[in-house]
Amino acid sequence: MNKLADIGLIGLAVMGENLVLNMESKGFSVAVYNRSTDKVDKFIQGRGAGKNIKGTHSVKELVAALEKPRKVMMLVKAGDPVDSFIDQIIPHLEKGDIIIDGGNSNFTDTIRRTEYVESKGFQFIGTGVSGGEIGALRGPSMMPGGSKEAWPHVKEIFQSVSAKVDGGVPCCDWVGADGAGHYVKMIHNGIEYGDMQIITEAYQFMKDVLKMDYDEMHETFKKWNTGELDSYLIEITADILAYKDEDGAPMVEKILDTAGQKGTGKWTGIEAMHLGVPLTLIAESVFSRFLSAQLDLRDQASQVFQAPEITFEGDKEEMLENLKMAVYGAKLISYAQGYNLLMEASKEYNWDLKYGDIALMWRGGCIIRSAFLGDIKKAFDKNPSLPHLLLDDFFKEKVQKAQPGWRKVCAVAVTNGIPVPSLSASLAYFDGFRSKRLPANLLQAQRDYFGAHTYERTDRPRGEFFHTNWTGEGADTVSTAYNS
Ligand SMILES: NC(=O)C1=CN([C@@H]2O[C@H](COP(=O)(O)OP(=O)(O)OC[C@H]3O[C@@H](n4cnc5c(N)ncnc54)[C@H](OP(=O)(O)O)[C@@H]3O)[C@@H](O)[C@H]2O)C=CC1
Ligand SMILES: O=C(CO)[C@H](O)[C@H](O)COP(=O)(O)O
Repeated sequence: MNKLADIGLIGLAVMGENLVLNMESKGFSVAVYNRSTDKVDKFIQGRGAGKNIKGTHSVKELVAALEKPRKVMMLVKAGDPVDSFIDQIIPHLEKGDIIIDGGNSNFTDTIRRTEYVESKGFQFIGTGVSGGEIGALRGPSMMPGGSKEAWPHVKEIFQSVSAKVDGGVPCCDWVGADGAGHYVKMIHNGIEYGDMQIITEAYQFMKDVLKMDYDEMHETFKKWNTGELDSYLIEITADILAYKDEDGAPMVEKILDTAGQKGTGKWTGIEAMHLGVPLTLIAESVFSRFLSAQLDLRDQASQVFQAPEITFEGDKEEMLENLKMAVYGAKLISYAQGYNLLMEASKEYNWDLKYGDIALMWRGGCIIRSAFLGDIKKAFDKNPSLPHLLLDDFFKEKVQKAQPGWRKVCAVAVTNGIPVPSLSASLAYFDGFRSKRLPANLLQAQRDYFGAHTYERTDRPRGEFFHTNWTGEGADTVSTAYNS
């Protein structure tokens, strides 16, 4: 490769290597660099051999190999390595050059980095990239945000390499200022955690309550993947359940039941707390991973507590249909909650997020891709000011239809001691969401009783606060009424 490259990429791991090959296959020349430079040589002599890809052995050499305005993209471990690379890249840039972070960075870091890089006279893009190894190679979903002036310079590359839906619509578009792209990727990952947790609960229910074997479970997920649950995660679950170890036993049975996590789900939960959004299903999914990781404690507790005997004697096919409804109902709630958080974030951070377009970006290429996202897109096309997804006609009808089966599954699971945190928390959320009156009146009375925190009354206008001297021993002084 003699001429200057269209883009530079730092980080030749799972995502970087595959995205470089994807870019090159779409006609873009790429210069690459990796901290451990032996990986550059291995890549150039291996998967990158004979292609329009130039290996470099320093950041300076990488930047010098690029066409102006230079576009340097990082796909490295999130956190300090990103800041370190930014500081290594900056001294070699000229005005108008662009630094891109494609890793799973925390959006607060991206807000800070955008400001920092812009203060030095350059532009910064923080982009979510989803789809794992195969997505990066064949077409990921990409969610870019940051310095808006940089978008026209990377648009063609990003939209060419991204997945396409509906006969060619790219699963990539500009999301918004500073940390908006990484925020949307964080919510994507939170939803990913939720979908995965819902599926694992269905798996345990099938295995332990319905006593299904792995072939039956494989067939069931395969069938589910042909209907309204059609999605990447249901599809790979069917594949995984059919996979046998060398001794012929299901591979899944050999895998230790302790879930890993790299932070994006946890950040989603923290953000929900920060913005006061009831994101119960994703939060339960994060907590379920934490509980799974407490292996020793669970081992001790399993010796202390006797599990209820599993006594399901009903119609298995009927219960399987109920389970499908429970999975679908929980999924409706999960996405509705995720979008509730997106809507609050859009206001809080002034991002003017386009909710339907985000659903379209997730329709292909990424881990949460599913037929269902088309319904979300339609809901926002129909009503761009929709206050909550559950108030859309499609969602209303589907959640109503899911209810009876979903309730039966939760009841059977609870009776038999099978943990279904996401299926039950989502149902509890739905019951709370559809309630005109909740028992928070008693809670307010308790707060006022012990701390004179005051309350509003049903028979007086909102915003007027009252205090009762519940004990007869209190004074007139009341605590200030505010919500944190
Ligand atoms: N794997 C996946 O499915 C997905 C990953 N992502 C995100 O994409 C990014 C890349 O992920 P992935 O490809 O899995 O690779 P890893 O997250 O394993 O990151 C490996 C890369 O980071 C570099 N690196 C690690 N520590 C440092 C450091 N201290 N200083 C400099 N470089 C460092 C490595 O260099 P070296 O070779 O020298 O160690 C290597 O290039 C991450 O942010 C990840 O969260 C996003 C979507 C999907
Ligand atoms: O971003 C991704 C997919 O979209 C990554 O695969 C991410 O690592 C998954 O999250 P975790 O490791 O926390 O399960």
